[in-house]
Amino acid sequence: MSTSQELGYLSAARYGKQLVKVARVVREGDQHFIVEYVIRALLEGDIETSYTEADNSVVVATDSIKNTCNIFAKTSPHVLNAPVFALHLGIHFVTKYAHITKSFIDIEQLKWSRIEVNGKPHKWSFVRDGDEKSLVECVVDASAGKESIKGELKVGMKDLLVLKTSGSAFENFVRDEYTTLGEVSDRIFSTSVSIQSSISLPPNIPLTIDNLGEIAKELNFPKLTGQITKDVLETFAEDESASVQATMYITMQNILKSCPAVKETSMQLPNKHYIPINLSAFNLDNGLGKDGGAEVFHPTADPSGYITATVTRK
Ligand SMILES: O=c1[nH]c(=O)c2[nH]c(=O)[nH]c2[nH]1
Repeated sequence: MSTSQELGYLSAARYGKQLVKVARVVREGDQHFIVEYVIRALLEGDIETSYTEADNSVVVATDSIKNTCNIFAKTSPHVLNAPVFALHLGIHFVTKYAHITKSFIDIEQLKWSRIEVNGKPHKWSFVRDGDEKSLVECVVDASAGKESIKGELKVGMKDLLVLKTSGSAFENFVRDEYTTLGEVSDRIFSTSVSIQSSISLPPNIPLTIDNLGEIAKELNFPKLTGQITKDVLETFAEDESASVQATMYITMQNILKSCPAVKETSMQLPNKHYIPINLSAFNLDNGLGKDGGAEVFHPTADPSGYITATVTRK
């Protein structure tokens, strides 16, 4: 029920279902494939009255949104290709419902890698060989009309845990009365990589469900995401890191170099500190000096540094 004396107006509204967990098996003869997704599907459009006038006639129930995710997991020819599957779902919501003008589809993909037996990929057995999740963030915008749909697509990952025991320094930072940290030319660097890259969708291919196969072929997402992961890991390993900031910047430059479809990349890196333990009370030298060489560390969960940046193609 609305009150006669409203002091505010509805300035933003978006709703849908999150944590829609679905796994899909695809069988090609006895060669099986599996994806496991956690989906968030949110909608915008002419839905104000559902908030302001208790008018549910404009509400596509979040239960129906969840059902749509499950139905598409069964019927979409793109279900194994998360970015294209997200576009498929996103285009569906804005074309199926006249009053829905924008959809926001986020997919987190859990890792199932094929098990190798005697050096041969097994037909239907998989292993969770890493905590990292592949991410897709997709916005489908039909607010300029259902015939001229625009899309924004980001691919990325999170929870990719890495550590190097050398090739990382941190020196020449601000020293003042608040500083206790010593300079180090050699330290452990560990972080959990979160990264999102914005992808240019092919400008010459209208964003329709019928064109998704062509878009998938042009962008080759498995190759693209594989290249981004390779750039992240190889830059982390190879860079003589002056800081988390400097290494993440080089990583994002390398991605722009190797992936022409990437317009922009953002990263968020916690600096998971490994603190050398002072063992001098036990007459043990644990290499606490500036040049590193410590062998025993206290891995600290918190606090952690938290370094973020975005690099945009010129
Ligand atoms: O790579 C680093 N960047 C910082 O900004 C910072 N601050 C800090 O205490 N250690 C580090 N390391």
